[in-house]
Amino acid sequence: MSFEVPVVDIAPYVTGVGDRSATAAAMDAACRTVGFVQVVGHGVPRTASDGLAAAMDAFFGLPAHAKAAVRTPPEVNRGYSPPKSESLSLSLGVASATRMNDFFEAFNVGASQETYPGSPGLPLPDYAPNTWPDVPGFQDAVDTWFGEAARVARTLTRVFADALDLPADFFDAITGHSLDVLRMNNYALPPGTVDLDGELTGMGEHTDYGIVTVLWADQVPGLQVLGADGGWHDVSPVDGALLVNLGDVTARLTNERWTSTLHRVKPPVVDGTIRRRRSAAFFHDGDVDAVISVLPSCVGPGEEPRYLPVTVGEHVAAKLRGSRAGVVNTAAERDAARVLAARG
Ligand SMILES: O=C(O)CCC(=O)C(=O)O
Ligand SMILES: [Fe+2]
Repeated sequence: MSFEVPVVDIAPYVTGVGDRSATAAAMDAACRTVGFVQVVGHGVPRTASDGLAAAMDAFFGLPAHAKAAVRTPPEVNRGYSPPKSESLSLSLGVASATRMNDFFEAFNVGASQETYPGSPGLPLPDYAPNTWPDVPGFQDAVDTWFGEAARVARTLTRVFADALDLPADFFDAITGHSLDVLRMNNYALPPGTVDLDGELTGMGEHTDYGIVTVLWADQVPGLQVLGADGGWHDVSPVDGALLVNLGDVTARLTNERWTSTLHRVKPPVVDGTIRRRRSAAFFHDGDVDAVISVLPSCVGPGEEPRYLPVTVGEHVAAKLRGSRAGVVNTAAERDAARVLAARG
């Protein structure tokens, strides 16, 4: 069965010119069926993604001890995360045989208390300050990308509001001090450091946690998305597109009219070496204290809400306890069942 990630042009929402209703309808169709979208017309200049990629290359190319200097405790979702220190499948309650064995390394930055001066008293560690490595130009390039990705994410929530027939400012009420995190991922291990015969997981299967994720990825294969047919499908972005996927908060809001699609990363091994792959996921999760309840308009006649209300903070914390601290998340039965039903 052929599997395609639909391309949606959001230019009418970025430039103010063009047919917004066609964009919203295309978004609704993509979110109902696949839950992953290739977004074009986003207006992010090529210099911003080139700058991000160069900054990531410079950081991940540092010796291990220099990267370890910007490590943080598991409960602080900032700084460096070395290979095999996380296990994404534990975020949805699936204990993998290779516990804490995802081989990606990552560097995380996020919105801090200072990002939102109008919302005093935001809790730590959710809005923790960033730690920056001593790499010339790194912070500038990453800050530039963070700003562009945040703009795209907020534009997408405007498209979502129209696609779901909600007031245009619906998402503004739950994203005034959104938990936003950029995770830069590097999938590479030096030759000889891994047993290439074992089950190798770049990043274990998971759903993202929040409202929407804006994902920049290079075109090296490895990202796989679980289709409605129960199979895993390779996905890489067309030139200039950003991948966009929905997180659990949106699945909850919409009572799964739109899904938070399961995905994982398995980069190819060529001549006994993992082919290096890079990505950067911007997570737009919503306000830590926003209560997420199923939208009445998404519950059809004779249907029931599939989820109880939860705050964004409670939901994200349970997920992170799984992925970063190794505590199996038992509150994600619906997601875990989907993984176990998948083939391969
Ligand atoms: O590397 C990728 O393409 C996906 C990364 C991802 O799913 C994540 O960081 O949540
Ligand atoms: Fe993800």
